[in-house]
Amino acid sequence: MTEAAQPSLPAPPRIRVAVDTPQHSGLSGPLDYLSPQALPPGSLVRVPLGRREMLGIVWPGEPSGDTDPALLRPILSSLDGLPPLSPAWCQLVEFAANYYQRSVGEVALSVLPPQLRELDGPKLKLRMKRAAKLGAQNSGSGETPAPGLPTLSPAQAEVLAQLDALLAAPRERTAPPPVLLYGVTGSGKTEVYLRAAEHALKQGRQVLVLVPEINLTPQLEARFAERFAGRRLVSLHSGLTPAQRLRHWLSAHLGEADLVLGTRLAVFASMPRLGLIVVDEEHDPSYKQQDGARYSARDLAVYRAHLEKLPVILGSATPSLESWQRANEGRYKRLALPGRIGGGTLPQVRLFDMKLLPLSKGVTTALTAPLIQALRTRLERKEQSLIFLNRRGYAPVLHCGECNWKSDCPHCSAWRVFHKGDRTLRCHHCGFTERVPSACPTCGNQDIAPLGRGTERLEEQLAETFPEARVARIDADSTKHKGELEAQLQAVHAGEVDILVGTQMITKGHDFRGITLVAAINPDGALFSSDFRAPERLFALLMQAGGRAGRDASQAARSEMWVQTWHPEHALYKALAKHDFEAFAQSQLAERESAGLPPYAHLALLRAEGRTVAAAQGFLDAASAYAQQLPEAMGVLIYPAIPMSVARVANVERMQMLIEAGSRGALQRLLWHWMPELHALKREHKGLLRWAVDVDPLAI
Ligand SMILES: Nc1ncnc2c1ncn2[C@@H]1O[C@H](COP(=O)(O)OP(=O)(O)OP(=O)(O)O)[C@@H](O)[C@H]1O
Ligand SMILES: [Zn+2]
Repeated sequence: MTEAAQPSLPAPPRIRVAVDTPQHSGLSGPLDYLSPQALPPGSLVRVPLGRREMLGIVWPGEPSGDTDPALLRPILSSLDGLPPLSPAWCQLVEFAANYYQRSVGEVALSVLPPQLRELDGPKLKLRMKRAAKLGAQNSGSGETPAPGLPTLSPAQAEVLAQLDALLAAPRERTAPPPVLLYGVTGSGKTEVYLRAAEHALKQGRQVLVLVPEINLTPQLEARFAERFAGRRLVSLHSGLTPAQRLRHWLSAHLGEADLVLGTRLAVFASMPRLGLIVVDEEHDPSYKQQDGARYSARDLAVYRAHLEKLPVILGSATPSLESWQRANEGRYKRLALPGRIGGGTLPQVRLFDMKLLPLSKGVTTALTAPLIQALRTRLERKEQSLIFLNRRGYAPVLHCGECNWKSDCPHCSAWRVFHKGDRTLRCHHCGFTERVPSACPTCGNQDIAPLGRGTERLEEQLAETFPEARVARIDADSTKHKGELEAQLQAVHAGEVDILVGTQMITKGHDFRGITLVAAINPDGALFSSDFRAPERLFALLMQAGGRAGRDASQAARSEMWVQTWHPEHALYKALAKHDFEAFAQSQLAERESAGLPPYAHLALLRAEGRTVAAAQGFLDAASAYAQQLPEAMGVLIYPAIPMSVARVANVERMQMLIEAGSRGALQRLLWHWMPELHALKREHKGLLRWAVDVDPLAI
């Protein structure tokens, strides 16, 4: 609304404010309020909403003007003193909200530190002072000292020369292309991040580094802190206390922190001097948020870099096929580190054919005789081994041989896992836990036995087989308490562990120096999954796992990766044996192209949860019928609703419906016209509990 449109009366001072309105209220955009003073967009304000008082953000753009001025309510206060969030930040949030089909206010408020909601102006000022002081304590001269920097390998030097050209280029007009740093495990990608960061810091810019999981932050933080001793570094992840999170966020927002290191939520960190974004292990599924706004932090990092005309580095030894394909098309710039630091080789992959074993029932298939021999050799040489089994607990199910009872969960379509340590049966979906029964609950048979094996059982078997060895286990159960994971990793690094057993927690990122044998125990499950991304994930996981072996060049030549499989002839394993990511990617991409799957098609999943299957299905069927008559549905495939792979969780039935379009735009246009109607539709479906849309879903 321009001034000219309102001739005589002075326009009431309206502003637009993004508030966290509930999704089902149907209020999806920012709301109009009256403000006694002009407030720049990005300012934080407190506003009334219904009977509540809420934090809001003055949003860029013209107020809607819909509401009758007499009904408009004034804002309650503004948190002045805090510099406004930048227009670019608001744009990033608005893009994310639109793209992932959530309200702007919900996304904006959910990515701010929760404590901001509780503080008034004076209290906030106090916190800001403290955050600034924290910065001052940590900072030295601000100049980067050079503590004996390693000499770059020729490949690193070559990559950095190309990166420097991108980093130095003027950014006024166009954004540099995203860089895909494709470097095998142990090739020194982190050193490249460090040098690129140094470059940006020297230009007076801030650097944002994203890592997939909290448990990878401490070691990366240590490396950055050591390198940039004079700089202010903060972390942002869900493991911080609310007070820490606010302090770190403020430090970034005020431009005091030079480096921000964090998990996916850090992609939304407000950083006024941002000059470089790094996304480490860019292929990792953890970058995708699994509830609320189901955003991909990797994809948003690329968008943010484009928006702010910044360089972004996506690093991986096994890039996502999406990124790989974009590099093939020339939209991303691919820079490669093809060899390991120090010239060490990648571990030799041995595919052990389980069919060669004499067929006998029992637990020995995990520790086959040749694997035991390989482990023994390592013990004798005082080298470390790592055994990877992606299943925690003692056994995935308990079984009665008499009546065939199995330890199913009464609330989920899943087995309850047997945990021997605390003698419980635990459902990994709903958390339902009971003590292990001493006899079969249906027939009273005393002889109930575990079926299959998890990390706990493997640890026990290893300890029995090698009584002299120091065996350790790292998984979600062994690291529940604060500090446990750090202590356990430290023990591995210090050489106090001979055999390490664990889930995928131990396969990623860690720079273990003494491991010469990595074994994967029957990882075949993913080969036959109905999820088309399962092979991609498995390949990445095994490459990562293998990458933990032979990281010390002096031991690399005798390091091995052992895969125990029933399908050694499978193309995936053949490519793995040659460390040939490129061949694997090419064949997967060819398959995806002929099947019309991402990155050649664009998907969304509509999910519904109901008290009954009929309720969930009824809603999805009605949603589908509604969509089919929209003109935007032309050329978009809407599949029939099917149960999710674990259909019932905590007594809730879960269904999903796949939507497939040839282009991102076509998918977005349909969702844009379709999703707002579903709020009304939900009210007509009584047994429906929730629905949600997942754009670019990772797990199908
Ligand atoms: N130029 C160099 N000279 C000597 N050592 C180096 C050099 N660059 C990196 N390193 C060392 O090599 C090891 C492997 O590097 P780094 O951890 O960065 O590899 P990476 O590519 O990130 O591996 P991964 O993908 O497996 O995590 C580290 O211990 C690192 O300190
Ligand atoms: Zn359950």
